[in-house]
Amino acid sequence: MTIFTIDEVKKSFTNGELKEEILKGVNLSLREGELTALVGASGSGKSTLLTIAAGLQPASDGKVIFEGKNMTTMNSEQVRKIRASKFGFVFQFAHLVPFLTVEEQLMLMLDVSESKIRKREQNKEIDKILKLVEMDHRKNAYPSSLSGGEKQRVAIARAIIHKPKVLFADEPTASLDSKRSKDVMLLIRDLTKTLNITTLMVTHDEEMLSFADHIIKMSDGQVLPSLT
Ligand SMILES: Nc1ncnc2c1ncn2[C@@H]1O[C@H](COP(=O)(O)OP(=O)(O)OP(=O)(O)O)[C@@H](O)[C@H]1O
Repeated sequence: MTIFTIDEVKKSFTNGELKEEILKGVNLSLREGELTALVGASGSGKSTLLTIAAGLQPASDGKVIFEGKNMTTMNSEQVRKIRASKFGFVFQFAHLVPFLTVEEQLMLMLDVSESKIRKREQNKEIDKILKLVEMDHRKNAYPSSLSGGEKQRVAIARAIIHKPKVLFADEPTASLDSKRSKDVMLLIRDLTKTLNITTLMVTHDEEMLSFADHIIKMSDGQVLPSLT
């Protein structure tokens, strides 16, 4: 089932006198429980598209339809609510809070996302997610004592603790070596399937494409005809 549609999305930026069109009418749709990889040369517009889809910046034109509703006509509070409750984010670096333990990072996310999980069930839920990402044995650890791959596992746990519908991942393996990158990709793919999340991932790394259900290639602000 399609839960996300990007319809003729355009984005322009004005640099001085010059108006640059970064996205030139992009169309794509994402299906529930599938991992879509967005690839393309540097500057082709991948991150811009991801941030527009995630409601982090507005499109100049076109529609972003999530669960049948057009996010481009919503006010910023409506978009914020969707972002907090329905979307999860993973970036190149884990961006963990240095003075919080692994468990506390997830607790904070439950607060920020205004999760409906009842207080007394939150600890159980955190244990369950930490088990899924194989970090349950480190729940009292601080980020400084974790490896890069472990930090990214915690960042992934944090991105899904509030049960988002969509996971946006911008270069999630770019700071990891090849072995850890594959482990993190396996994890993202497994979570996409087992939790029925819809994942949109930007990557530069060709090796990571074998984990995707679909590959979308961007060039100069446009989506090229489908590769898979
Ligand atoms: N806020 C902004 N103001 C002006 N130009 C911008 C802005 N954001 C992005 N751009 C420009 O839009 C183009 C596309 O950027 P974007 O980050 O989407 O590309 P990308 O495909 O993700 O690149 P990379 O793989 O290098 O991260 C770039 O030329 C960038 O400089």
